[in-house]
Amino acid sequence: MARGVRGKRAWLYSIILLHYPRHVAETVDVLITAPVIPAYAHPGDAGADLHSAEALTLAPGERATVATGVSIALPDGFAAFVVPRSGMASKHGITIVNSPGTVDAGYRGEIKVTLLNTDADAEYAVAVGDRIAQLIVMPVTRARFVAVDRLPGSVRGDGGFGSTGTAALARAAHDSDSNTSGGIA
Ligand SMILES: O=c1ccn([C@H]2C[C@H](O)[C@@H](COP(=O)(O)OP(=O)(O)OP(=O)(O)O)O2)c(=O)[nH]1
Repeated sequence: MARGVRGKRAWLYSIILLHYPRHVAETVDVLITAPVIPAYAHPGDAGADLHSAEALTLAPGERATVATGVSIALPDGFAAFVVPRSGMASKHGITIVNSPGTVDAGYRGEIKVTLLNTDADAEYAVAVGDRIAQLIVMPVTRARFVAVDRLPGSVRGDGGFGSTGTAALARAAHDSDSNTSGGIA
């Protein structure tokens, strides 16, 4: 009986997997030397975890540039970005000062992570092997900057830095909903 249920469930999953719309991104070979090879924790994860190669303690408000022992050779046309781990940020206030840190394709040195403890009271201890950041490998376009006298117009124009406010758009959407949802008497 239980086997029948398991069989049905496996059959259902295979149907879902076959039909679930997915885009399988191409992988890229990145040459690496490292004590611990960065790994993606789950299928579909964008970032591979970087581990600390050293032990240290960050006092409240303190920052430190932390060794990972990882060096890579990216193909031309790619860059890697060192970004914080959300759990460390939300639970302990640990972030990366220069996030996202940019690793250039031509860089062969050790990737380091400049951690900052933003917590006002608690220190944060890092042990060797702890996952301290993640590395996102991405294709990057190299721009050809074309100097012009004047830029073409756009809907946004030069509005920026909070020009749309925080609540105004939601309020406008709500007002327009109320105006149209009155129904016909
Ligand atoms: O979080 C980071 C950011 C950068 N790097 C390495 C890889 C990168 O290729 C190199 C230089 O980084 P960046 O160009 O951001 O630093 P810079 O201060 O502009 O230095 P440089 O004058 O060497 O370009 O440092 C890291 O290891 N971790």
